[in-house]
Amino acid sequence: MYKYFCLNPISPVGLEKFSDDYVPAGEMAGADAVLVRSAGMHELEFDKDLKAIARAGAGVNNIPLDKCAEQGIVVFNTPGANANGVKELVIAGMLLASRDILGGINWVQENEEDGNIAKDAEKAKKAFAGCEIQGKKLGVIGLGAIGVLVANAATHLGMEVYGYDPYVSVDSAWRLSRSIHHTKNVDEIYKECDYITIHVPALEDTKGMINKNAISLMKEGVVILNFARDVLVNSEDIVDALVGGKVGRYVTDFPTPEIAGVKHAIVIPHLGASTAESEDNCAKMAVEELKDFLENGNIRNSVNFPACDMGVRDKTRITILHRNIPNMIGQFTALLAKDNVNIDDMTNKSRGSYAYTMIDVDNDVTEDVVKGLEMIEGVLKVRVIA
Ligand SMILES: NC(=O)C1=CN([C@@H]2O[C@H](COP(=O)(O)OP(=O)(O)OC[C@H]3O[C@@H](n4cnc5c(N)ncnc54)[C@H](O)[C@@H]3O)[C@@H](O)[C@H]2O)C=CC1
Ligand SMILES: O=C(O)C(=O)COP(=O)(O)O
Repeated sequence: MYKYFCLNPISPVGLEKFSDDYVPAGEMAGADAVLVRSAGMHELEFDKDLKAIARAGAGVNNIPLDKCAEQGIVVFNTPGANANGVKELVIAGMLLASRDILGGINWVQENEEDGNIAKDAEKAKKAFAGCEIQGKKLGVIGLGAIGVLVANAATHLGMEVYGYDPYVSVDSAWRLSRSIHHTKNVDEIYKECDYITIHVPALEDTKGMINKNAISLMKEGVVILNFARDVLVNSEDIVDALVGGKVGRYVTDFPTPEIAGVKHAIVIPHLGASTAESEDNCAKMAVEELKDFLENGNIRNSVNFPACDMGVRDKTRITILHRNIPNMIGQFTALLAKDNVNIDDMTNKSRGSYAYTMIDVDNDVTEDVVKGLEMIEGVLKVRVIA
């Protein structure tokens, strides 16, 4: 029996995929697995039972990845599962920035009592006129799951699209429309584009990437869209640029006290992934990843341990999360041999400072063997799935 705990509401369409072997826990303590969306986990303590955290979504900056790795907790996310939801809102954001749809709607609400509203609207509407996005230049920074969809969709709307991603994956490159201008220098996007949208993770080297230096290179009246994370845009610099008029509109999915209420900022309450489809997709993928890990030890879409897959388990499987240092496998196999445990199959994968070893064995595994493995310097967590 496994216990899971949801730190945020998770779509029932995903949770239904848990079999009867899984029960929801009333609190995080004692849970084998946690499902989370954007709830902050940096201040939380994790106990020994916790084996995995699945982020039903893409961004994992709300989770202490290194602390989890050190405690042998595998963190997963659900790549691409909410990308279409975000893409559609980015397109809406570009339209909201180009036409004063919000101003016009507000005018109608303010004049709802006006018996002559149809005629008055024809006079008032010139205050809400805008421009079209067809023929304009869009710069997409970050060509992952979301960036590629936004870039491709924008070409279908007649925009000229520039893409920048120094670490673009082969998969993303395959998916990207051939008509997208691939730029190797982000400054080209800053200088050339009328609309700039960022789709990179919040990392030490991306935080504050849109700052006064970047903005100084941009066109007068540029539209900046941020559906990635608030910290990617320096808040003081963007407010100054909006007030001074250098940035025409700043569309952001992240309300902060600094940006809420600033003129020409269009602030959305983090709705990018809030669609039925995205919520279902993320929840389904998160639950499948957790089940495969808990039942078979397989790791797919982890953000702090390597991918590793030995298929469906049909005998006792020992899984060991450990540091990526020499002589670990030698010590594991020596210890098993000493206890006459026969190895049937095994896999070892590493990623940065961490590694994972899965060993299928023909015999039962004693408590002493588990303790012996746990005592090996560099071992973070041992599990025997039988
Ligand atoms: N508003 C919302 O509700 C949502 C926001 N997000 C945010 O969007 C981000 C991107 O999501 P996905 O596209 O699904 O992730 P992804 O991992 O598929 O793509 C991120 C891309 O950014 C690129 N990248 C990393 N550093 C870069 C840099 N310095 N310059 C240019 N490119 C760089 C990577 O190579 C990768 O291709 C997430 O990390 C998350 O913070 C994601 C989903 C929903
Ligand atoms: O997937 C992401 O990175 C998101 O920002 C979506 O967050 P949410 O699941 O809507 O709280």
